[in-house]
Amino acid sequence: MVSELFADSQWESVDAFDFEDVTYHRGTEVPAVRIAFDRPAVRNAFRPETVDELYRALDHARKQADVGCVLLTGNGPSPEDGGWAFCSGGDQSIRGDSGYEYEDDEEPAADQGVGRLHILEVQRLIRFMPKPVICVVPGWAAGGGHSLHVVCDLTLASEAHGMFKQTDADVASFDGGFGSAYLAQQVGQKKAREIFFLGKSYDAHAAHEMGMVNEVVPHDDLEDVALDWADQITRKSPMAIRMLKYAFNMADDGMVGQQVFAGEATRLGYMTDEAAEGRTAFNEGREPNFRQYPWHY
Ligand SMILES: CC(C)(COP(=O)(O)OP(=O)(O)OC[C@H]1O[C@@H](n2cnc3c(N)ncnc32)[C@H](O)[C@@H]1OP(=O)(O)O)[C@@H](O)C(=O)NCCC(=O)NCCSC(=O)CCC(=O)c1ccccc1C(=O)O
Repeated sequence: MVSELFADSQWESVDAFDFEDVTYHRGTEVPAVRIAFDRPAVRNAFRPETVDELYRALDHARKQADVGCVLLTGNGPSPEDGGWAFCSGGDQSIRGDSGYEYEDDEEPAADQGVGRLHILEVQRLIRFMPKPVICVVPGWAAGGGHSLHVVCDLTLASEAHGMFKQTDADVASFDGGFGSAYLAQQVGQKKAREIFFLGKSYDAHAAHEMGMVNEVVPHDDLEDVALDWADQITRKSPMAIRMLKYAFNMADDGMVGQQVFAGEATRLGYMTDEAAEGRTAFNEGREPNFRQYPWHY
């Protein structure tokens, strides 16, 4: 069993990978993928190997031109105590002095002796990928798991088990990027500071009321609703959804946000006759005739 909420008939495994810490499926009917943390016994805490696998799955999903939406979730419940989690952040049991440490036999040669904090690379991948990522929260979103939910485009939470808690300051960690600053855009400065400074636990309804969760749904319906959202999104114009995501990002992402948005504008420009004229004229060794194109207003 992948997860108690997983609907076998809706998904097929993506077999290109041999993952241990995440599962990766592609929709049979809906052009979406489901990527899930698969360490339920530790509330889906991530170790460096988990982050590597998550990055590879997300990057693969990013590059599938026939996939328009990513569901990011956590498998469960825990075989130990039945608890549910999306993700509880960095695995504290393997945290070293300079970051999270690989098991000896899993460590890439180039990383020997150096702890990793590369969940931030995953955050950037979610932020910049040209399709929506929906965080599907069946249980705890804590620490770095809370930050992941914040950076996703949408969050859907289980009414019975969805819980939110920012524990970073309890374990002397701090996400000073999207996990805090972007959270403040969602819930306001006072609330974001409360979430980090007090480290309180919030249920799904409280998280919804403060604006960091889009919808709260019955636990058993969670993945069906998520897939339905993916279905709705992927029926819309890929170009419009991509440009909207980058437009929403741009105001907060500075020059990089402008670069990402402008890159997509350039792609659209390349698709025009006007751009083809520039290329063709160069290749034919003649002056381009741009006078035939209007100055749109
Ligand atoms: C999530 C909890 C609130 C759930 O509580 P509860 O339901 O009572 O379950 P427990 O009994 O506590 O846990 C069950 C079982 O799981 C183990 N476990 C849970 N979380 C972790 C974890 N993070 N690491 C290792 N193990 C974990 C727990 O020990 C139990 O095992 P037993 O063997 O049964 O005892 C609660 O579990 C909790 O608070 N968990 C810890 C949350 C936490 O502090 N996470 C780390 C925050 S720091 C972080 O994530 C850094 C990430 C990062 O890399 C980063 C770096 C720089 C900038 C940004 C980031 C970023 O945040 O992204």
